[in-house]
Amino acid sequence: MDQLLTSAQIRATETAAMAAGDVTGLDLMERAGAGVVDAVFSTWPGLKAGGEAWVLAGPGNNGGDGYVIARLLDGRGWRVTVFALGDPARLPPDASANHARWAELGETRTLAALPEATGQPALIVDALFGTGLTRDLPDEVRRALAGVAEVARDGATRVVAVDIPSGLCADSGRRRGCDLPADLTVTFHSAKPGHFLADGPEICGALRVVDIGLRSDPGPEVLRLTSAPPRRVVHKSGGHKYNHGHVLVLAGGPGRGGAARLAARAALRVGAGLVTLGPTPDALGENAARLDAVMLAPVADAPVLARILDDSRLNALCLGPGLGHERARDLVPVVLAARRATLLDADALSAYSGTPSALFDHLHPACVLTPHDGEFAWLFPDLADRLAAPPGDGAAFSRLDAARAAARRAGCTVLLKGPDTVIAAPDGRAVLNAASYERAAPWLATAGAGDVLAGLIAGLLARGLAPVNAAALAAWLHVEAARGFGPGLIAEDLPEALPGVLRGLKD
Ligand SMILES: NC(=O)C1=CN([C@@H]2O[C@H](COP(=O)(O)OP(=O)(O)OC[C@H]3O[C@@H](n4cnc5c(N)ncnc54)[C@H](OP(=O)(O)O)[C@@H]3O)[C@@H](O)[C@H]2O)[C@@H](O)CC1
Ligand SMILES: Nc1ncnc2c1ncn2[C@@H]1O[C@H](COP(=O)(O)OP(=O)(O)O)[C@@H](O)[C@H]1O
Ligand SMILES: [K+]
Repeated sequence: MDQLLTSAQIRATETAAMAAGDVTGLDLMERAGAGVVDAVFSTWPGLKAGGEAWVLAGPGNNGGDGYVIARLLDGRGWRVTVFALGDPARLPPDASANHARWAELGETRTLAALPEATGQPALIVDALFGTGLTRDLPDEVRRALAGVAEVARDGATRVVAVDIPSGLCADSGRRRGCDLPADLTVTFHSAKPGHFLADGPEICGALRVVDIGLRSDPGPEVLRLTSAPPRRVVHKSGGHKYNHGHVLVLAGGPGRGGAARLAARAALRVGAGLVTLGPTPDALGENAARLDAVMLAPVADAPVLARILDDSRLNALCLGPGLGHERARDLVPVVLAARRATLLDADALSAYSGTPSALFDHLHPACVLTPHDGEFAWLFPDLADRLAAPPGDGAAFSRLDAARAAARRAGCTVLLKGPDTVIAAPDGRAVLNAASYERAAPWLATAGAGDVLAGLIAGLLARGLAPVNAAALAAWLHVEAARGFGPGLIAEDLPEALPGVLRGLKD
């Protein structure tokens, strides 16, 4: 399942299932605990032989899962010690029932006793806090986790986190005192945004999602992961070149054309019928020497551009890479007045640093903004401040919250770049293109990768995709192209790797 449920959404899903009489909380807890044990043994078959396990059990239902796991491991012949946080008498009902069952089988010590624990466990189960984390971890818990992390640093110990590593915010992936990184995180029903956003992937280790028999339909605003599109979305089924759109990539002056050329080549590779590059007249020659299939049109200034845009077949524009701030401030208003599908990146965004409303006043729903974190902070300083500030009580403000708020304010699609790229539409729809876990693509951290992404989006806009869909699909293709090429990737390789990705799509 590609939907990511927040803490509130998973709680609502669980509550609805129980209210409908489909399942009891105890059933869910048993399935969750059993799912963790199965995932541990399938990930590390060597552990089936048994050994010593420490289970860290918290004061809520995450702790309840921990007591189930303790019992199941005990049943498989493991030597299990539970280290509990909080007064067991105050556990919620299902966790309390599982604590009672465990108490008949084995030992429970307090978390404070952890520093005196000796031995080298083969498995540490982190069941202190899950989706109920509401604030930073207290210092004594942080110290206990850091101590356990020290024990686990010995390569023979595996750490499995139940639902989410304790201290990681399930909604934002931000650390709230998260001092025990996991080797494996096992979550239930669906992954949570925090597994993919911000620090989540680094802390979670590997990620497994276990089906515990819940069903959910959280509505159109639920966050989804990007996924492979059906072949028909990007393959050409006929028509002539003008049926597939014409992109105009505006470029800068002499010596500044590389970024725009990368974008233009990406737009052509992703299937735009025609792509024209528009540099300043004095940069025409050098660009001509580097381009074949991409056409050239000199764009001296705003009036020239306005005349070029009289041709309504130019249906998508790409501005920003290598444009220069002065030229951006000159050309962006003309482009936005033409109300075409428009991709704004790089200089077309940073030119409005300090004066973002001068940009926002002219944006329209067919626009896509693709800021990296720095550009985002220039355009949306208050949102960037909230992302940087220590979180208060409740779920921490996330990159998803930030991108959604930005899209609402700008009135168009915003793609916030990173290994956790969030794409948000002004109506609240959002997609996450996660380059983590098996989709990790660290090679994308290379100069010009963002210019290629801009071109891919512009190309898909020209082909008629809606802005949010064009941005999400381009982000997915971008990561797949990088993964297909692998180490040694430079930005020029991305458009060349694209045909292989497109060929691999299924119906
Ligand atoms: N949903 C599902 O489908 C299923 C969910 N299941 C499991 O339930 C888990 C969610 O359980 P949960 O809601 O009881 O929350 P949990 O994470 O145990 O923590 C709550 C406790 O921690 C406390 N507390 C919070 N922050 C704190 C802090 N910083 N420092 C100190 N204390 C803090 C908080 O106290 P309070 O805020 O009330 O004062 C409360 O006592 C979920 O992750 C999954 O493992 C499965 O069993 C089956 C299906
Ligand atoms: N470590 C990473 N893993 C995955 N993607 C990354 C990583 N670092 C950067 N990227 C991606 O590479 C692109 C970089 O864009 P940008 O910051 O605009 O760089 P440039 O201006 O050099 O083109 C973005 O699409 C971003 O999501
Ligand atoms: K946990």
